Amino acid sequence: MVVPERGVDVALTVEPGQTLALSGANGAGKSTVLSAVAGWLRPESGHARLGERALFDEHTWIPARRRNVGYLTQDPLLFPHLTAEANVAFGLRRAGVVSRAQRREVARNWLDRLGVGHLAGRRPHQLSGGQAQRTAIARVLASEPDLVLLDEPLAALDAQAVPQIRELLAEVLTGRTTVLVSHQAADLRALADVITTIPAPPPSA
Ligand SMILES: Nc1ncnc2c1ncn2[C@@H]1O[C@H](COP(=O)(O)OP(=O)(O)OP(=O)(O)O)[C@@H](O)[C@H]1O
Repeated sequence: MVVPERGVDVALTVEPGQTLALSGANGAGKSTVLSAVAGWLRPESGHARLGERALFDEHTWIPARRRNVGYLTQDPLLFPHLTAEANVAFGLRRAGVVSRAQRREVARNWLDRLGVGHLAGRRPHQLSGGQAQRTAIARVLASEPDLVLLDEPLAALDAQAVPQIRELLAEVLTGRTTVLVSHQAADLRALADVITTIPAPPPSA
């Protein structure tokens, strides 16, 4: 894909069930690639395919809400007026979970899996950074996306919280097709099957 205004011109493939890690200098375009795959930004040219489905190409633009791609941004925002459970349940209606009780149950199970089930009734301002990040990860995975995009999922966390959440991520990402952005060697070792470095654009770009 090519996003000339951001100096991005890359070609990447991730095999089903694997985690591809993107590394590279600040400003190289890692977040831009994730935004385009998620459907938040339209590249000037290029294409992306998820299995047999075109996400975008010269003729096609599938909107973000219909891609079934889970995207954890660098600074994921939980809805401040909703509880942790409601935050996780939020996207499940669109993901086809029709019954409210079932949405609650799925959300609860994911919060449990991420170790924050006991905080399901709290609102985001009542959660620590690590607890909020666990909730945000649960929200991304609960809708069983075909592709998971994670932009620096551990970068904003207290150093003490990192190893445990990294281990959890390694567990929940097993078998899921994932593109991960990280600068941390320990994250790449623990989470990546393949690592690709996006070259920095020339200084004039
Ligand atoms: N919202 C935006 N509007 C315009 N330009 C942007 C925007 N976000 C990023 N850019 C530019 O696009 C280029 C690629 O940025 P991007 O955030 O994709 O890089 P990155 O590799 O994710 O960097 P980092 O490691 O610092 O997060 C940079 O030159 C950046 O200044």
